[in-house]
Amino acid sequence: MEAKRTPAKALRDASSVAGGTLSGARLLEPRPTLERPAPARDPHHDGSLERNPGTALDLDVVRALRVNRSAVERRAATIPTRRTVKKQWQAAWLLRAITCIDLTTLSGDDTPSNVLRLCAKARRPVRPDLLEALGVAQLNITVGAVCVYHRYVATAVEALRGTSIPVAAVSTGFPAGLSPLRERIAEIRASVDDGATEIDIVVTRAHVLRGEWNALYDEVAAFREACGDAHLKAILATGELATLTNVARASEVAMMAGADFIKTSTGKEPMNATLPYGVVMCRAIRAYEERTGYKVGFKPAGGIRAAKQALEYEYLMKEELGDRWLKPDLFRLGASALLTDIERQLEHFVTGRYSAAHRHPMV
Ligand SMILES: O=C[C@H](O)COP(=O)(O)O
Repeated sequence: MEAKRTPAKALRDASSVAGGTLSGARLLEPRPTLERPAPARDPHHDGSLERNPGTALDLDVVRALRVNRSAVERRAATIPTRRTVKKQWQAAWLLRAITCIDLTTLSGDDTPSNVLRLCAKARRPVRPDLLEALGVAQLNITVGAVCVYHRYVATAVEALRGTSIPVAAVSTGFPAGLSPLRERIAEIRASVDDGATEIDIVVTRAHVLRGEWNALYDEVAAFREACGDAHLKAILATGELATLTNVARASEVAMMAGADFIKTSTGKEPMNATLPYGVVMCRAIRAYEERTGYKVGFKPAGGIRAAKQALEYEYLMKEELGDRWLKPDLFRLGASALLTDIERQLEHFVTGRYSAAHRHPMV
């Protein structure tokens, strides 16, 4: 076997998963065209983030946003085709994707047992023999977070004690977000009290559909205040917002109100994460950073089940926002079943054979 195909080479390529850059990405041609300016909000000069505090609501900026759907769809269609990564580079990108997964269970039949099994998987997302063969066993790769309903926050926090894996709670009357505001705010506070350090809120879609930007801003700002030190991910439910212009405007308002992340979907809408939504939201994030200096994260979620989709979202981040957005503090993949396919692909890389999905159970 030629040297470049050995697991030892994969070790060197993938070893940057726990550190800064994705080595596999560095070797890709062509180099990304987007040159990022020096971060304006980098107080420690080490790439660590200063949290987005939000800004005043600027309705001129919001109303000026317009999205050309066909241009976005053309751009989105190029993302899977312009760049491919193979072999050890693909393994490195997939390992990177694992570190960005919000490993999720949001089912009506969730129980403490399946949440505990999910947390065990979060701690050890890939079979140890595969990590050994890839030469990355010492990296202690984990997922980005575990995401559950409020009821299971305390269970997950206890199960993940001793790790650095955060627990995220879906909150504010997930998925519809139609319960009274005081109840939605109380739900956030209860999840924070139970140990959630990330809160995935849902916005009132009617505010977006009716152009009630003040109401949307006030709602997200109230949620942000209730979060305290916990990071707020604003789920826009893009599949229910009717137009890409609405997606762009809702993204902008959520960031102005202090969202740390903007997230596409609950996983319960008929249309969940798509690359066109991703293009629109990433461009909103880029414009917000250019205007304010603050970096906001992106979380596509819902229906992301194939390793190939995870790679496409990584290409999107790299091309639209740059390498800094390939780390878990700025990029998450919200997914309940994606890890199964990623582990299968890694096994294929190691053994040359595909195993059945049931050999990589999630819970
Ligand atoms: O936020 C995460 C989503 O709810 C997960 O959706 P999924 O079950 O389609 O992967």
